[in-house]
Amino acid sequence: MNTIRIGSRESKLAVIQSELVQNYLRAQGLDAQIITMKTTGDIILDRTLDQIGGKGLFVKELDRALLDGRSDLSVHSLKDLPMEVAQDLPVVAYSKREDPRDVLILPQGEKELDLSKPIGSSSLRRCIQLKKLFPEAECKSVRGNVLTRLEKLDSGQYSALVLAAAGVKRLGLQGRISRYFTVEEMLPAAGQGILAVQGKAGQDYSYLGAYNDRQAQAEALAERAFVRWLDGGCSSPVAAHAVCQGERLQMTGLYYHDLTGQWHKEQIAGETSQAKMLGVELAKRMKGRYE
Ligand SMILES: NCc1[nH]cc(CCC(=O)O)c1CC(=O)O
Repeated sequence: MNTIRIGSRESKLAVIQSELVQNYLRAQGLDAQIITMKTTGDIILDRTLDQIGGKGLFVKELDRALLDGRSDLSVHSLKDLPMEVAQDLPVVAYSKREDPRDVLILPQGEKELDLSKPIGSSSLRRCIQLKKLFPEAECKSVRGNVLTRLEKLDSGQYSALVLAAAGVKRLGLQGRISRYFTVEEMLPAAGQGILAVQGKAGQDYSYLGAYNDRQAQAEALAERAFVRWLDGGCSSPVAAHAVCQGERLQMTGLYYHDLTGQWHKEQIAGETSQAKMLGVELAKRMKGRYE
């Protein structure tokens, strides 16, 4: 078989994530190479994502390479993948899930959270939950990849950052984590910690069969069905976290009501084989409370 070309964003985290897939392929005796690409979302850093067109900006360039046959696979953080994935570019494998929690990071050398400065967080999901944990805290947007955000933190602009444990750990920076939020304290974004391998319809991806993690896949389907049903675009602070144990799947959703700013969480449990349906069911139930 020819070399498998893996399309990746250029950021260090994106490349490390692509290497995880590359290493798997090489361990299968396959030849795999990473091709990095600049994406619009990585280039424009002075505006928020909703101003420039949403999360899709991180994937468009990679999609084009797949469609044009310049790459065979794209590796994405599932959480950055838009809810509506084109039929001709399906997710062909889900990785085992890395730590799904969010973490608090203090500026280098600091020991305590100094709330005279804002906490840096680029997502409304994190901000609304932070408000509950630290009522006095101000939340301020911070853009850029994880390393850029850490530089901004260390230059003194923020009291702390909230980041996904998964990215921080993959970058080998777990030593900088000062607090792990439980998933109850800070419900993660749908798909957080899972990598999605995207391919092109009609190609044979059977070589990824053993890479796909059934548990992560079921969790991903439930969480994404919940968000999709609520039409949670990238700026909407809905959150969902599922835990699959064998035949059982349990999930928690967070629903934010735009008009009032109110939000609440609810849970649902059922059979793993019904993952998608459970996500939709929970979404309907939660939205119904505001109608
Ligand atoms: N939106 C950026 C992004 N996309 C995926 C991760 C981390 C890795 C993951 O969640 O799988 C991050 C960084 C962060 O939110 O701290």
